[in-house]
Amino acid sequence: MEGELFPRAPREIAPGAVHLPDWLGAEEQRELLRECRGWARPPAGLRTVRTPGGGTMTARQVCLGWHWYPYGYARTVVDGDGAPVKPFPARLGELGRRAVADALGAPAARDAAYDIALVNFYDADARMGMHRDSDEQADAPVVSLSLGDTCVFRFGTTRGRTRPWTDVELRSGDLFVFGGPSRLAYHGVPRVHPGTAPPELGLTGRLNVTLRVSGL
Ligand SMILES: O=C(O)CCC(=O)C(=O)O
Ligand SMILES: [Fe+2]
Repeated sequence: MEGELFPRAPREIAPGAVHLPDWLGAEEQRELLRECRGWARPPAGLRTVRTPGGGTMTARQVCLGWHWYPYGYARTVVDGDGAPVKPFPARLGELGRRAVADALGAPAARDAAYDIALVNFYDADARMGMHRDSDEQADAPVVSLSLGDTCVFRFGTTRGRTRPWTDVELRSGDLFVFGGPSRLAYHGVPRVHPGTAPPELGLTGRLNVTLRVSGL
């Protein structure tokens, strides 16, 4: 980020979990945002996710490739408008492999055939509780790209939702990859900092795109 006294350094948060600050340049962020706006349109667009307990998730979501619902995957929006899920663009598969190669090294990326994108939109009050990404049947790393407002991303262990954890600030353009021994670690977003998006991006709020391999 401009104005930073020291550039933020790449950091291994846990074995197999790596934060690469400023991985997407300004133009790549604008392009991904443009695409997210298209994916968010109906049919099979941005929706509020209802959990089986009767609650709602505060981050709104749109899926590509496979539709995620609590707690599984389908080819249609079974808990929404019923439309077929939008296709997973090949470009995102390439982006995912490049991300894994940069974060974990080329061998980790070789066989990762990304086929799911979950796009979460957070307004100022949205959060995501501690959870594992455990509905996939493949152990390829999860690739997470952030756009817009800065958030606190909480990365814990595979043992449970509680401490120890590490709080990482994810800013617009940052990459976070978790695979290997951290693939099933609990993580969440306890807080978004409103008004911190780069003004030139033109986004109010935060978008996070996770790329996954379904194994389905
Ligand atoms: O918004 C984030 O940074 C995390 C999103 C997430 O954990 C998920 O979609 O499963
Ligand atoms: Fe997650």
